This record gives sequence, structure tokens and C-alpha cells, in this order.
Amino acid sequence: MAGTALKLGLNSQLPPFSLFPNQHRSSPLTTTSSSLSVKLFTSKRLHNHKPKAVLSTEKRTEGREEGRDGEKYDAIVIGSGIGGLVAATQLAAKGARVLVLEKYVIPGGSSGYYVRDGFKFDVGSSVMFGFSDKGNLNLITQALAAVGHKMEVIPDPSTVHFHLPKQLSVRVHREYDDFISELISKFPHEKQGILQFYGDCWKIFNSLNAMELKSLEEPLYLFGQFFKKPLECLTLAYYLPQNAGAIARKYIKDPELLSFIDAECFIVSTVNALQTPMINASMVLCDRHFGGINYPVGGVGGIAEALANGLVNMGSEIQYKANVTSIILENRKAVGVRLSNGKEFFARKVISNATRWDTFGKLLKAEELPEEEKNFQKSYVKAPSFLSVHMGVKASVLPPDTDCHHFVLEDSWDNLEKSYGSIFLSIPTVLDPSLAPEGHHIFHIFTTSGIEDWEGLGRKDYEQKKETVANEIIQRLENKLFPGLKSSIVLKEVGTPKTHRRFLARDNGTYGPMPRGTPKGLLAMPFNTTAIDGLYCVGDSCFPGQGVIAVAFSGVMCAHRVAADIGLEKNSPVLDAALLRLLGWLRSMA
Ligand SMILES: NC(=O)c1ccc[n+]([C@@H]2O[C@H](COP(=O)([O-])OP(=O)(O)OC[C@H]3O[C@@H](n4cnc5c(N)ncnc54)[C@H](O)[C@@H]3O)[C@@H](O)[C@H]2O)c1
Ligand SMILES: CC(C)=CCC/C(C)=C/C=C/C(C)=C/C=C/C(C)=C/C=C/C=C(C)/C=C/C=C(C)/C=C/C=C(\C)CCC=C(C)C
Repeated sequence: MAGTALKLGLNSQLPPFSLFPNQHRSSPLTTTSSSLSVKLFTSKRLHNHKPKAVLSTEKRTEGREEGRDGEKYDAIVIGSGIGGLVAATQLAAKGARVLVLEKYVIPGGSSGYYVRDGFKFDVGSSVMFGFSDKGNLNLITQALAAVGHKMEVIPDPSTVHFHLPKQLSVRVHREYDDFISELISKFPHEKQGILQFYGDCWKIFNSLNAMELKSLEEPLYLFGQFFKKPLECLTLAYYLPQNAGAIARKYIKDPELLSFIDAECFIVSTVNALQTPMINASMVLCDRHFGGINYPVGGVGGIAEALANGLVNMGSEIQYKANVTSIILENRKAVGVRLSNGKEFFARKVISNATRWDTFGKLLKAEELPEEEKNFQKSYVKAPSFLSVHMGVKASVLPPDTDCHHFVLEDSWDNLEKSYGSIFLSIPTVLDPSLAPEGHHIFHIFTTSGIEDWEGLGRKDYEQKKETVANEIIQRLENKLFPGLKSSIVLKEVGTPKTHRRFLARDNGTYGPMPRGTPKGLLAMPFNTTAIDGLYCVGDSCFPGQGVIAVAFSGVMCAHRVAADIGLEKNSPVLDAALLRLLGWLRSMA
């Protein structure tokens, strides 16, 4: 096997991840061969699979990576975002032999990290759901446990502090009663409506939390759950096609409170409540109080490192700098992948953690877009990307008791969904000071921004525009929350949608799918199987959508469906065909 073999440990010296093209540092890893292989042959395979006869021609064998024992892999996963890694590790834990191919030099994708001058920055969100030690929805804890890892976490006393028009300030406390009391104190005339709306969210959350979470595309599991938990399943089926905004309007009349619920939804879906599926809204609006928001010690990047490490410990592999450029089809069945250096790998199943736009627009570019994907693209568009500013600041700029996460929308609710309209800010050093040099904090600021704003500019104009737009955002934060912010900055790096596109390999740098109009809840969202036999998708362009916890669930679902298809889990081909047809029909109704 080409490439350098190395062991990935939690404390391994990984190269700094950079979202920033101009300042990207070279690292020891970047000077080695074109694809790095991480292997550890410690655990025994739990089963044996016969290789498929279709791989026998000379041309196909040339450059083909043979698996250990001369077998090919059970599954290849394209990309090591949390969605891809959870699918891979869950499969490995079930006994499959998996190969993960990652374009970049470290795992994690949007949940990666990079280091600059002693500051360790999370690339994407620092708000972590699913990390508690109770219930069924702590999917990150469970994903790590499946490969023998547990991370130390720091409980966040609040999820987010909202700073909204007309000086409306709401802190989402970890304790549900504290949050509800604060909200009712701002809207006393809507006490009943508030209790009813959030009460409905709890009904859904409790149903989700009562279920064993596996693939909704696997009939034996799905029918089993209906049999074991009929009420919970019917509750979920009832809410599946509904959106949070419509339900909020049943109980609440005050437009400002409805706008607040829009903001609650916007921070997780980048759309307003009327377009946010009720199941997704309930998941986040309740889990933040049930399991709470918990920050992993050492930063979010540790999750992907631990999963990659666990994967290798289970006898599977991950290769970095492995840029998949196409999925190999044979008789319209996905049988392998080809890298930019011409190398080919073959497996029984191929799982793409690239977005659906990248998977069907680039990796399968020769293929006509399948009907199901056309329908997906009719229902969903690419959400805008982000402008992100990572800063190191002097600690003195923080007022006492500053919360870790903030959402700022100053003047008008009309700006909520506009580019640069609202500002997200995370200060993870409030929870974990080890991420910055002593006496300093990290500010990770981001705001929605479309790629069209950044294209067609010369190098100098692009750099200048980054500076101008970032400074405006910083000025707004200085005016609203942190007097003296500008003069406290010791390090600043600005990433644009182009940066996200380049380093995360996401079409237009998109944050994920966004409904084109008012969706029927989650009904139109595709699961993991695709119209191409042998090809599965995982990540945020699959059910249930954006969010680290959401893509972790898509990874769990994908691994279960793939495991059933390769005989590692029970399956029933007759029921499979019927359920997949039914689900396809339901999606076409949405
Ligand atoms: N700023 C942010 O907060 C931000 C930005 C974008 C996405 N997100 C969130 O991150 C999560 C996305 O997780 P995910 O698991 O779906 O995906 P991901 O984008 O995190 O990871 C995909 C991985 O696949 C790799 N990849 C893509 N194409 C490849 C190819 N052709 N060959 C090899 N590797 C390839 C990428 O390098 C990346 O590491 C979602 O929750 C999303 O909403 C957050
Ligand atoms: C199939 C049929 C037809 C029927 C059946 C019925 C049933 C049974 C159903 C079931 C269902 C289920 C199970 C479902 C599930 C779901 C889930 C789990 C979901 C989840 C979700 C999640 C989410 C969405 C999440 C998200 C999150 C996010 C996005 C986050 C983000 C964050 C950020 C951005 C940050 C912010 C920051 C600041 C403020 C600073």
C-alpha cells in the first residue's frame, strides 16, 4: 500500500488545520507521499466476506488496492466528517472492514480544528449536543463508546445568549425551568403559548429519546419499533411532516415572540421556524436542557481524532490526502472509487460523506442525475456558507460572567436571514482556557455569506474585502457587547465561503441543504440509500439535516442499512423493497 503508515493517537502531533488559504502552513505530513495511510492491525476481523467475482478483469485489478487477506473492503467512506466517521466506526464495530478516504490531512471536516500561535480553533460549531451520559440521544458519546473512547467534557451553563432587537436579551439556561421563567418574564401575556409550544417539543423529544435509533430504511427495525413503542412512533410519524413555525402559531400570537422562535430555529437550520422541521427543532430545543451542551476538553477536533483512532484500532483504515475524484460504476452499481492520482479502491459498498451536490454533480458527473436526486434538488437548495473570523483577544475585553455562545441581531428582525444580518459568536475558552495562551480568549465569529459575494475578485481586492467585511462585523460586536474589542485583538484570520469550499470540499462552501419553500417537515429529506445500487450518502444532505448530532444520526442510520445489506445485521429483501418504495413515494408527496 502506498503512503506512510503511522499511528494516530489522541495526543499525536497533527498538522495545523487551516481554513485560510493564504496562511496555510506546510506540515511534515504534506511533504510525504500523496496519500497517507493510517493502519493498526490489532483487532481480528469478526467475519469473512467472499470477494465479488466482478472484480477479476486485468484492467480493474491494475492499481487496485487489495484488502488484507486478499479481500476488498466491505465499505469505502469518502470523507471523514463526523457523518462519515460515525458511519465508518459503527460499521467497523459491527465487524466490517472499512476504508475512509479523506482529502485533507486530518479528520473531521467542518468539525476539525487548527492551531495558530498557541490558539486552538474549532473550524465549525463549538455548540455540542449529544455529549451527555444519559438517554438514547447522546449520539456523540455513543459513537465514541462504540470504538472504546470517552472524552472529558465541560458542561455549559447556558446554550446561547440571544441579543436581539429592542434590547431583548434572552439567556438559554441549561436548566429548562430557568429558561422558561426568563422567557415568560419577557412575554408574560404569552405564558400559556410558551408552555404549550415548548411542551409539544418535549412530547417529540421524549418519543425520540425512548427509541433505539437505527435506520428508518430498515423494515425489521422500523416495524419492531412500532410494535415496541407504538405511541412514540405514532407521535413521530404525526410530527414528521410538520414545521416548528406552524405549531408555534397555533399557540402564540405575539409577533416578537414568534420572531424569537424564528431565531431559535435559525441558529440550527439557517432558516426561520416556518421552514424548520418540528422534529429537528424539538431535538435541539430540548436536548440542550436534557443532556445539556457539553464542550469536549481540548476542543471539538478531538472528537474526530478519537473516532479515527478508534476506527484504526478496530482494524479498519483511514488515508489522508486521498482526494476521491470519481465513483466507479459497473452495470450501474457503485463498486469503488478513483483518486486524483489515478489510484483505485474497490469495496462492496461505497458511502459518500460529500454533499449530495458534490456526490451527484462531481463524483458521478458522467451519470444522468437520478430522478430522486432531481426531486431532492427541487425541494432543497444549498444553504449559504459563512464568513468566519477566528481571533485571539486579550482576556481583559470580556465582562465578568460572559457566556460561551452568543447570537446577535441588533436592529431589525428583517435582517435575521440576510447575509451578514446576524452574528454568531463562540468563546470556547470561557469553558476550556487551555485552548489559548494564558490571559487570552478565542473569539470565533461567523455570519452567513454567499459565495457569489466573493467570486470574480482579484487577489488584492479579495484580501481587502475580507478585511473590510470582517472589520464591520467586529465593530458591530464592539458596539453591542465588547467595548475595546478591536484594540484587544492579538491574532485574526478571516475565512470566506471560498475558504470553506476549498478546505471542506463542499459545493459553494454550503452549510448544508435548505428548503426551497415551506417543506413538509422532514418528509422530503432523503435517507442514506440512493438510486445507484451500492452507493449510500451520509452527512448533512441526508435525513435529518445539518448539525453535528444530526450527521452523527445519519452515520448511525447509514451504518445499520449498509450492515443489513452486507449481512452483518438482519434483513428481509422482500420487506426492504416494499419499504424503500413506500419511502420514495412519501418523499415524492412532500
Ligand atoms: N461553520 C460551521 O459551523 C459549519 C460549516 C459547514 C458545515 N457545518 C456542519 O458540519 C456538519 C457536516 O458534517 P458532515 O459529516 O456532513 O460533513 P463535513 O463537511 O464535515 O465533512 C466532509 C468531509 O469529507 C471530505 N471530502 C469531501 N469530498 C471529498 C472527496 N471527494 N474525497 C475525499 N474527501 C472528501 C472533506 O474534506 C471533509 O473532511 C454539519 O453539521 C454541518 O451543518 C458547520
Ligand atoms: C419512516 C416513517 C415514514 C415514519 C416513521 C415514524 C418514525 C418512527 C420516525 C422516527 C424519526 C426519528 C427517529 C427521527 C430522529 C431525528 C433526529 C435524531 C434528529 C436530530 C436532529 C438534530 C439537529 C437538527 C441538530 C442540529 C444542530 C445544529 C445545526 C447546531 C448548530 C449549531 C450552531 C450553528 C452553533 C450556533 C452557535 C452560536 C449561537 C454561537
